[in-house]
Amino acid sequence: EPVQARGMDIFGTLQSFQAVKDPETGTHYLFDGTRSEGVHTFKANRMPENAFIILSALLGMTGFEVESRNNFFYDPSAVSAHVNAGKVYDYYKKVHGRDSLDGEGMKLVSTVHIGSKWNNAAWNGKQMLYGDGDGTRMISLSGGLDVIGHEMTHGVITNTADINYENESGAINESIADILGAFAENKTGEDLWLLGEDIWTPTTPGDGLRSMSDPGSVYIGGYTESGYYPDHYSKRYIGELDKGGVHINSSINNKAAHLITDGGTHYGVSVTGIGKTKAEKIFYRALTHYLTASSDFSQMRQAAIQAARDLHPDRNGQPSAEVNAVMAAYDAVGVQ
Ligand SMILES: CCC(=O)Oc1c(C)cccc1C(=O)O
Ligand SMILES: [Zn+2]
Repeated sequence: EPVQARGMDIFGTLQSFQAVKDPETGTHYLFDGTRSEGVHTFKANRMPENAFIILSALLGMTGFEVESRNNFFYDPSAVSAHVNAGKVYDYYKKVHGRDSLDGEGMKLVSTVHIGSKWNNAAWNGKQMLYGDGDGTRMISLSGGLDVIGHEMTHGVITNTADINYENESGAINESIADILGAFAENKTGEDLWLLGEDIWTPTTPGDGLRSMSDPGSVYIGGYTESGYYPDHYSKRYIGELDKGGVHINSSINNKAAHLITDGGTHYGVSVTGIGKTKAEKIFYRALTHYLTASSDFSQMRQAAIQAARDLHPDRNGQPSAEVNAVMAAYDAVGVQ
């Protein structure tokens, strides 16, 4: 039956959350039945990540129940994954009126300790998966609420536009995951625009895996001419690596989202921001009403403009401030 359980998350903060207790054995499981069909969090064995990702997608293998004693869970990565999945569930329910990833309350399954020192997180089409990080570049990735928001948004994407995960479409897929993942985390100031800042380089404060407000401030290595993430369409990566640059070119659309929200002048183009509350609804509506599997950057622009027009109609034949912000932001990053 449902019980209130407790455990330490990866930052050493005591968390209280929903679990269930097997009346026969008295064993507790990390299953929260209060959110639709539930939030169920597992741990992997020492199976290599590639095997786990495929077997869990093909056979629905989820790993093992997380052990507990006296209703206390001693696996911080699992506690973080469980609590953060609940938070992102609540974000989609409260802000977008969406019941889980499929809109029909599907169970949210996560598995932690994937692979060995794995500096990755993944959505395998069925569930979320989190590595422990190598301890230097990353720590346990389930500790990043925006990381979990990113993975769960991949799940929303799969159940909506199902955008192809390569080339320009893949970059849009990645960017929507970053945008709604960051908005789900809902931090303020610069941290809102950093991805993975809580689990990235524990000894270096203030940095992150990617930056939406200043993509070019993050070094990515040899992929791009500059070695930094692109903040303009003319600087996009064109090549085979990273499935055609899905984690690289996403920064171009991320920058557009930042400009739409906070405003700013970028390459001489000025944008008047419209705020997070309007921006998140525009991108969610673009994803659920206009984007398709083959959408590219230009179609992302058109989808965002149409979604903005739906939510903020023209007045006396003039575009609203919201539509103007979207158009200017895409102008600023060089996407027509
Ligand atoms: C912000 C979350 C994120 O980018 O997760 C990934 C990581 C850390 C490595 C490789 C792939 C992904 C992903 O989910 O795209
Ligand atoms: Zn991703």
